[in-house]
Amino acid sequence: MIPAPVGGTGPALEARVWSVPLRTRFRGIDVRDGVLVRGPAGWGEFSPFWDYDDAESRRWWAAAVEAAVEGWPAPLRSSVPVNVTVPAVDAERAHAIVSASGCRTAKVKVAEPGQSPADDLARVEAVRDALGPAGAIRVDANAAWDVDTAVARIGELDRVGLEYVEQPCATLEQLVALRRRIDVRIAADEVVRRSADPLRVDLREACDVVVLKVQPLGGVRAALRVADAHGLPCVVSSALESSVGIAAGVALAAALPELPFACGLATVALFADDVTSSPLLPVDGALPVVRPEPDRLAEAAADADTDARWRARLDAVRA
Ligand SMILES: O=C(O)CCC(=O)C1=CC=C[C@@H](O)[C@@H]1C(=O)O
Ligand SMILES: [Mg+2]
Repeated sequence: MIPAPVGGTGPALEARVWSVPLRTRFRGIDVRDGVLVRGPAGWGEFSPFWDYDDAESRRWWAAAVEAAVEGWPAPLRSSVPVNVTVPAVDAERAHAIVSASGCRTAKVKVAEPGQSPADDLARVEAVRDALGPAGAIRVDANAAWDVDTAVARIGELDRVGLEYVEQPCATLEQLVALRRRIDVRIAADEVVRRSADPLRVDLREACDVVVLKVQPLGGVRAALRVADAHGLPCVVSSALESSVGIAAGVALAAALPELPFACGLATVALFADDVTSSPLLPVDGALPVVRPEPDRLAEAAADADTDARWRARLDAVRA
């Protein structure tokens, strides 16, 4: 058991460490792990990636505490449209992933280190083939391109028709310069969630869409404040959480006043297992607004070494 975070006076939170293999390497990892904490309001998730330091991980912890102690604002809708997420796989695999998903929007990873522009184009063309002309395709370059490269690559990829391009370049200044040179919408992800103050980052001229992630922004309420501060259309996306963490993203998407685009919350499909027997997987391109019970924590339990590493991390973040 770990004590509650707020002034040390709240209820004790049970902590359980989970670990699940991924079906496909994603963001350089093959296994996803994290901690679930249980409080009076239910289960919350704390799962910053291992390359995040303690300071950056504090917002992730705040999101877990909100879920476990406070719960989330009331939903305005009962289901949330989602995109299928296509990792940097070959074209054939990309086609199969999209066809099997039932989603009408796909987000395709591009600019993967070690791959070529031709690999990206083949993957995006295969996704268009699988979705048909009515489907929406967005790509995510995870800040890999400089401005000139982004102009060239986006021009090529937009031959299949792009809904938007997520974080094509790293900095705000680059996004502003790029946005003047392309017609495709730009979505801001890392530049918001990894900034020192996501409320105050100056997105004017830099993007058309804001990507909101619950854990990196410090919780559902904190993410709603970010949405309100920028006044731009928002897409809620996952941080590759278990179904317990995804439920927080769904709660955010359900509480946003407007939800004009599909959300990136179908990533449990990338997992080979989950902490629950009712995983948050899309049906007909949407997720229900529910909170799954983690009834498979024993099956998804991390090994002793991983368990100890997470408990040490929790202690450090809460210190
Ligand atoms: O948005 C989606 O379709 C899925 C989520 C997703 O792409 C991500 C989840 C976790 C880490 C990130 O590298 C990545 C992203 O950049 O958006
Ligand atoms: Mg992204």
